Amino acid sequence: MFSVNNIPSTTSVLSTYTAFTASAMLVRGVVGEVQAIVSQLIPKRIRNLVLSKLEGLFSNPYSQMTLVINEYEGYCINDLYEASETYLQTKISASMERVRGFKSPRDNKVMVMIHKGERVLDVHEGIELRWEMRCETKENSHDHKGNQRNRGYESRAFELSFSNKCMEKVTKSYLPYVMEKSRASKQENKVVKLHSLNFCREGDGAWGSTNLDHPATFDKLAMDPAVKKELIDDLDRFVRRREYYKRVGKAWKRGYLLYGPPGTGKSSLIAAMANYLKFDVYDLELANVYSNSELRRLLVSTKNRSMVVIEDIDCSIDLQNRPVERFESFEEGSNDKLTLSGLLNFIDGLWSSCGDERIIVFTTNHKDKLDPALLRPGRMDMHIHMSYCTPSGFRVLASNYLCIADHNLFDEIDELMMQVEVTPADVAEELMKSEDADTALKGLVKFLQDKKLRSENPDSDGREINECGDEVWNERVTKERVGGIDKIARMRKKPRSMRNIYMTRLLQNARR
Ligand SMILES: Nc1ncnc2c1ncn2[C@@H]1O[C@H](COP(=O)(O)OP(=O)(O)OP(=O)(O)O)[C@@H](O)[C@H]1O
Ligand SMILES: [Mg+2]
Repeated sequence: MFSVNNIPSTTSVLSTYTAFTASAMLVRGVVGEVQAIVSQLIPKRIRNLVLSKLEGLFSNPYSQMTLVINEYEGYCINDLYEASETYLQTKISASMERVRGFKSPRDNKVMVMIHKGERVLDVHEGIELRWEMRCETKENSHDHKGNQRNRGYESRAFELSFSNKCMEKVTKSYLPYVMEKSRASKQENKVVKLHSLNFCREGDGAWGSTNLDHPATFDKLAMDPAVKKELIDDLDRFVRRREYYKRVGKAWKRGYLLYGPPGTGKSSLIAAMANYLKFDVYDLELANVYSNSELRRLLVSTKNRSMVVIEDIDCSIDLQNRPVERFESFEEGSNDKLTLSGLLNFIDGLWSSCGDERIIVFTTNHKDKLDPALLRPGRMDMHIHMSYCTPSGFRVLASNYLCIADHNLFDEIDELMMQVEVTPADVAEELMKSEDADTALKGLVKFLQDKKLRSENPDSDGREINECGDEVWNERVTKERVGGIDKIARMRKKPRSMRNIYMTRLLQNARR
């Protein structure tokens, strides 16, 4: 929306304008001189007022154009206003007299923004631009009987003034530049959010969010270095390929399947990916979604530049034969039940066609149990195997937990690691037991030796015994003895410390 100051209407006005321009150039010099003198003597607010009056009197009235950027257009928030506000945060300078400070309850950073009435001067490709923030308070409005019709509110806008000759440059080059700069600045300061499903009494889920606050990063992850590099390159390529996806007519989305035993870092890898890309995470627990239409609603309400994560895809839902408990209004025989094909539809197109830069991640402990339809080429673009700890993975963990790069026990540990299967989570737990590297590493050697002994003498029929003599959680044993994939799925959701208690209870019940 443009508001142009005094548009010339006739040719006679134009000739007056030419004469006026020449004199205006002369007078501009005078204004410059006055400007220099008053800036020494007069307070800034009065100075601005005087100068704007002088400019108004002497400068060419037809040369300035003002672009008004309202915060709202109708009920719709104006993206350009938001971008301008973010962009102008980067232009706050010591010469301003008033700025606004803001901190949201959840974020740690304080933001400083331009205050109403303040001006910012900017130069882009030789064009001089002047920003000003306008703020107008609208009073409550009443009808003729005195009843309140509308509540009062503050209407905010930015006014961007520049020479009207530069209008095309401003709209085609400067404003896209402002948008891009604001996007980059938002991205840099972005706090990654974790969205999970909340449920209201009627049963419909809605996303609720908290800060992700997960410290995982790629360099802290113990995983095959070649796979790590391949994944980082893949993510980099994905985010810079906006035009490529458009050109080839493909939805801008990417799917990753992370598979491997419990405790090998699948969830940590998801957090590392989110922190690396600064993408929000939507943790979609399919066990709580009961119909294709609900799934559609939930996925459509996710934002761009986000990751939808479905953990334990093999056992979090039995897509075909699941009792419908939650919806009282759910009609028997309704064909809206959540189905595998419903889910695949979203992965393939429906969901991706309504958003940009989406990533979907599935995790599983049992790739072999997944429906082949999920594994079909093109559906999950990259399959990443998270496996037991290797000597190189152990080096990463030793550096994370003990801040050491070498030790005389490393060779022995490397050798044991090649002989027994131990997860990075187990190693991490051992390394956390002492801050003293010698003590922690000796504990790890003992742990590995015990594990090796047990694997060579399977008299405990696969049970694992911890140092207190308790049976500890072991997925294979639990499944054999207790059966029921649901119980295992539920156990996976518990913290590791709770799993052992559950395991002991389940095994006791199974023996009775
Ligand atoms: N590859 C790894 N690198 C660094 N730390 C790891 C790794 N794997 C596991 N850990 C440590 O173990 C903890 C548990 O790992 P995580 O929850 O990521 O495993 P998971 O594969 O998702 O397990 P599950 O299949 O049970 O969900 C992590 O918080 C982290 O401290
Ligand atoms: Mg996990």
